[in-house]
Order: sequence, then C-alpha cells, then structure tokens
Amino acid sequence: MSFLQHLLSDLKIQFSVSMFYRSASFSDIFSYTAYRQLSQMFLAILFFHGSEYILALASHGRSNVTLNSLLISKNYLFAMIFSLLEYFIEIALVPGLKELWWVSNLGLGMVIIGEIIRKTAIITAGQAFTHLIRIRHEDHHKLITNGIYGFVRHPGYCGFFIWSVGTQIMLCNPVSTIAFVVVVWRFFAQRIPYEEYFLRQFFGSQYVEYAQRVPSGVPFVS
Ligand SMILES: C[S@@+](CC[C@H](N)C(=O)[O-])C[C@H]1O[C@@H](n2cnc3c(N)ncnc32)[C@H](O)[C@@H]1O
Repeated sequence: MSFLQHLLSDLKIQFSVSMFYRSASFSDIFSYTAYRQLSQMFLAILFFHGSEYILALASHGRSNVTLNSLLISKNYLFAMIFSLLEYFIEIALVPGLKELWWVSNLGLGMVIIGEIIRKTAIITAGQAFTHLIRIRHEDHHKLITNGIYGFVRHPGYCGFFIWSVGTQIMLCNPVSTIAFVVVVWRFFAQRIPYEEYFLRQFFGSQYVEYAQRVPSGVPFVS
C-alpha cells in the first residue's frame, strides 16, 4: 500500500471514529426521543397555522385575510412556550417520563385526528367559517348542517380541542396537558353560547331545531 493509501485509510478510520463519538455524545444531550417529539411538535404547529392561513385565503380572498388568520395570539404563544419549558425541564430531570411511547403516540394520533376534524369543518363551512364571530347577518351566510356539521355543531372547536390537548400528550407533558384541557375547554364553553346567540338571531327556529338535534362536539357544553 502506498503512503497516500495509508493516509487516506487512516483519515477514513479517524473520521468514522470521530463521527461515532460525536453522535454518541450528541445523543446524550439531544436524545432521539427529544428530537422526534420536538420535530413532531414543530411540524404539527407549522402545518396547523399554515393550513389555517391558506384555507382562509381560499375561502375569503386575499383582501379579507390578515395575519390574524394565522391564529397566533399572545396567550397562545405563552401557552406553547410554557409547554416547551415544561418539556425541557422534565426531559432533563425525569427523562423516563418522555419514553412513554404509547402515550406520545396517542397524542400524535389526537393531533392528526383533531387536525382532520378541524380542516374538514373549515372546508365544509367555506365562507361561513370566519375566524372572528359574525355579529351581523350577511346575505351569503347560510346555515351549514351538512357533512361533519351533521354530527357536531362545532367541529372546528372540537378539532382544535383534540389537536391542542394532543400536542401536550404527544410531548408527555402532564402539567400542560391538564392546563390545556382546562384553558381550552373554558374558552370554548364561553365562546359557544356567545356564537350561538347570534346564530339563533340569524337563523331563528332553523338553528334552534338544529341545536336540539346535534350535540356541540365539545364535552359538557350543551
Ligand atoms: C370560527 S368559526 C367556527 C364555526 C363552528 N363553531 C365550528 O366550530 O366549526 C365561527 C363562525 O362560524 C359561523 N358558524 C358557526 N356555526 C355555523 C353553522 N352551522 N352554519 C353557518 N355558520 C356557522 C359563526 O357565525 C361564526 O361567524
């Protein structure tokens, strides 16, 4: 073997060895678990907000859509930052908690199902689905009772509830899971009666009959 071949093969071995040690120490700090769960979280958030915005553009047109349609409020940002802090603290102190893969995969399933329910609602309602609750009737606003609205009256909220709680179960975050259930449920428990007050004004007995026949889709909200 020539000198050059020796040198190249030495370099190859050293490179492989250093790669091995690099990834070994890297995996001690940023484990596969953290990498996978945080990537799933990042993708879930990116897809949720991106698709909300794109569907709002498709239904209402560019001139009627602002960045508010990304649905990123201060409270929401606070909740997500809190949940990431919880995740990092727990993975450092009790890493075994994050290894409950059946829990994490259940959360991932909820994220996917919640997303499907919400986006099906947005597509079914079309122009009737506005991010701000309508308080004045517009001629083109028709009552939607078909498709997914035939099973629950508030599939958009039902989907978001499942999606948001699912993100926290996916991260195996016990504190944020409970906090998200309480906060998101309270938010919809107040919003639904307010929204339905106007829907009854717009559609009268047609809405009353619909509300009697079809459940809200948010637990314990009639
Ligand atoms: C953010 S969207 C949520 C819709 C619904 N609550 C849901 O969860 O799928 C709120 C807008 O949808 C309208 N809306 C809600 N239910 C509706 C229905 N069944 N038919 C037509 N418009 C509806 C309301 O007037 C409001 O402006």
